[in-house]
Order: sequence, then C-alpha cells, then structure tokens
Amino acid sequence: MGIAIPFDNSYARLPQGFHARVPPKRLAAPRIVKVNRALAAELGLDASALESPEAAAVLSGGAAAPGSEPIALVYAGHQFGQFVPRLGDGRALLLGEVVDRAGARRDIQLKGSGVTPYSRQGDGLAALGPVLREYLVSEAMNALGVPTTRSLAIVATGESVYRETELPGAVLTRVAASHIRVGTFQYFAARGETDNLRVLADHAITRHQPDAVGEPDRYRRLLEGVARRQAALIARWMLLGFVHGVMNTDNMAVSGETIDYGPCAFLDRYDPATVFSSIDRGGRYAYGNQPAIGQWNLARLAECLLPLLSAVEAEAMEQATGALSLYADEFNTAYRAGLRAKIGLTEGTDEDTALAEDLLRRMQEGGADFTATFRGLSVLAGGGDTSAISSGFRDAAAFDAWAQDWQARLARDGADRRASTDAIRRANPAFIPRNQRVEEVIAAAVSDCDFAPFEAFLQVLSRPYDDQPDAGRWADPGPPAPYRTFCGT
Ligand SMILES: Nc1ncnc2c1ncn2[C@@H]1O[C@H](COP(=O)(O)OP(=O)(O)OP(=O)(O)O)[C@@H](O)[C@H]1O
Repeated sequence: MGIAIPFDNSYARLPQGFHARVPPKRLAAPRIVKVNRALAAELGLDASALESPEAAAVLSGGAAAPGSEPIALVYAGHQFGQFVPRLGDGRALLLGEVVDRAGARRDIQLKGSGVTPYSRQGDGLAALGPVLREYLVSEAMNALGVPTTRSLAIVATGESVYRETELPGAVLTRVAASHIRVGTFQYFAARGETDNLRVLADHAITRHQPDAVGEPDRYRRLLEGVARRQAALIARWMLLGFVHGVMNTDNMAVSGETIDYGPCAFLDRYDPATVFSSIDRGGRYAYGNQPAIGQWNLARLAECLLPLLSAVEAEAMEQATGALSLYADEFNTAYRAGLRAKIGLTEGTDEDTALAEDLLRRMQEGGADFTATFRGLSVLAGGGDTSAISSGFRDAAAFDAWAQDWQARLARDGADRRASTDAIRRANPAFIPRNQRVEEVIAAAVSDCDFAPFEAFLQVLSRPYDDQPDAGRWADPGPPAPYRTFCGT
C-alpha cells in the first residue's frame, strides 16, 4: 500500500534542461522521526499515513509515491560573490507539487536523499543534526509570522553520514511555495538561453504573480513582485534579529520565503556586525548587511531579466533600476514602521523612528540583548520598573534616560497602558530559537536519542508572542557555550 498524495507536477512538465529525473534509491531501514501534523492537515494529507513505514520509504527517496516524478532542479548562483554557473539540487529531490486546502500550490521536496546529477563532489546526504535544526528554526519562523519554507517530516535513514566524524543520516521533507531561486534565472541567463529564461519567467509568474499572467508588462511586474516580497521578508528578519548567514543568490527564492537554514541564528546582543558562519570571513552576510545584500541579489535577477523586459535597452535598464529603488523604498517603509511598532508607536513620524533607532544605538553600546530588551518594554509600558531591562545594559542610566523620553512620548499619545502592553507584545516575541538552545536540544536528540527537549522547545516556539510562565528558561540564552562553527552544509 502506498501513501496517497495528490501530486500535480507543473515544474516537471517544463522542458528537459530544467531538471533531471532521479530514480528511487532504496534504504535498508528508514524510520519516521517526526511528522508535522498541523502542516499535513493544511496540505490536505493524512498525517497518520505519513507516519507509516511506506511513508518512511517515500520520504527518504527510496520509493516513488504514485503520481510523484522525483526531479532535481538545476540552478546557478553567486556564492559569497563568486558566480558558479551550475549548482542545482545536489542533495534534494522535488517529489512534486500539491494544491493545499487554501488553493495554494506547494512543492514537496526531500533534502538529503542521496546523489543527483548535480551533486558534484558531494554525497547528497544530510546529517540528523542540521535536519533537526532546519525543522525547528523554519517552524519557529513560521510561528513568528515570517514567510518561510516549512518542514513536514524527518526520516532517519539508518545510515551514516561522514562530516569529519560519523553522524546519523536523515532526510527532511520540505514544503515551499516553490524552489525557484534567483540562481535558477542566472543559470539560463548565463547560458544565453533566452527561450528557456522566458519559460522560467512565465512559470514563476503563474505561481507568484498570477495577476500578471499573459500581460505585456508581466516581466516587469514579476521583478517588482520579487522586489516587494524580498523587501518585506528582509525587513521581518531585521526586526526579529534573524541572521540568515548564507544569502547566496541560490538561496534567494523568488516566492519571498526564507530558504536554507544552514548557518542561520538569532542575535543575542544587538550588534549589526554579527556573523555566525565561520566561512563568512569578510562578514558579507552580517546582520546589518542583509538589506544591502538583498538588493545586490535583486540586481542579479534584474540583469537576467533585461532581455525580457524590453527590446529597447534603455527602457529595460530603467525598469531594472526602478525595481531596485522600489526594493529600497519598500524595505525602508516596512523596517521603520516595524521598528516603531516594536516600541509601541504606530504613527509614521520620523521622530518616532529616531526614538527607536536611539534605543538600538544604546543597546549596541550597552551590550544589551535584542529580543529581551524589546519584549521587556511591554512590562514597562504596563507600569513595571526599568531595572529588569536596564540591568542588561552596561550603563543602566543610558537605558533609563531613553525610557524616560519614551514614556513621555507614550503619555503624549494618551496611550492606554493595557493597549500599549498588548501592542508591544504582538510586535516582540518572548521566545526565539536562540542558538545555544537549538544546539542543546539537537545534542540531546543526536547524542542521547532524547527527543523530549526538541519537542518541548518546538512547542514553546509555536506560540512565540504568548507569555508562557512555565517556559521561562527557553527565553534565556542558556548555558554559555561557544557558537558552533558552521561549515555551511
Ligand atoms: N552533501 C552534499 N552533497 C551534494 N551536494 C550538496 C551537498 N551539500 C550541499 N550541496 C549542494 O551545494 C549547493 C550549496 O549548498 P547549500 O548548503 O547552500 O544548499 P542546501 O542546504 O544543500 O540546499 P537548499 O539551498 O536547497 O536549502 C547546493 O547546490 C547544494 O545542493
């Protein structure tokens, strides 16, 4: 008996040069470790069936589900600024697409299911630790309200993966609005395959810009749509202190979802220069650089689309630069409004933005925790005293002085305390997947086969804006531990 997933595979119907078929590779003893029941329901899938041994075979890439046409997608990409003309899914397989309960088309992809024609020197595999990490952080991002790929299931392969040391292998089932990347456009553009570029662009328009299908200005609208979605996405990252860590163009999805949770982490102390990835030596993907890198990546997409935008070069250039300005405007508007909301001010005045930026400056100078400081404001707005927050600053008086100005500003609005407290709570999570905590629950699962801490943390992170009095320990950074040094994969 197989599992019933109603696949409809529009990407597999694109021409041959877009992907490679990959036959199943049976494993001796794959085992389901985790199924995301809520997501399964959203997709209209039977969660119990996904927990069956048949599902373990399908979700490890060892058996083809009826209707699935497993393919690896080809793409290129700028990695740390260097162009690589052919990357592609070296360890991922698109099983197919399903239309979810809300009518949205979603990709169902395996990550870590073995070699593909694009594996280059790689083994096509993933270790359980990084798979748990992607599951936990992507689901936390979703609960935080950030567009993201989702995690449907984890299968333990029962086989070993070698990453300096022997590790247990696993496969993640990832769900995404699509896996079309800036790098997918770069692949065809670099090869001068304008016809394929047009096919790809039209496919992306059908999926992500449906109002523009068949319209004469559809490619401009696609580019502007990507600009808007990326600006909104990166503004959300910045407002939550999220550092993606590897914003290569092959990791920028045109859907506007966060993709690839390799070396990501959340800020503890606020410092725009923060980098978590050991391979990012120049700090290219530092927290504070993310908005600019988003625009750089968008410029690479715009370059690819030039031949489609207009036959008149000057017009095409104008549309491309227009999209880059649109990105900057949209980012600035969303980021500034979000920053004001974080301190409970919803009016759009420059003065209010400056007040929020002044707090950021003092946090940086005072070595204060980003998430705890902002969340703490909800207590202050409700009449609490400042010491709970100011004690996190090297110079408590610096925060107290700011808090006085801020409270005077709130009073000027005649803001109701209860309403301010609630608004600040809604804009500032109490719980984020802090890196030390993520590492702690992964270590328990991988080294001791104890998944209870992983499950407990996942549960807490599913309601990040709620006060959860019994879950306080998950809000702290946790026992001091050096950040893991990431190798990127
Ligand atoms: N173990 C591996 N075997 C084969 N290819 C790999 C392996 N690890 C990474 N790659 C490939 O190297 C490129 C860059 O890897 P990166 O870590 O950014 O992506 P990923 O985490 O594998 O996938 P995604 O971006 O889809 O989340 C991708 O083309 C990826 O498929």
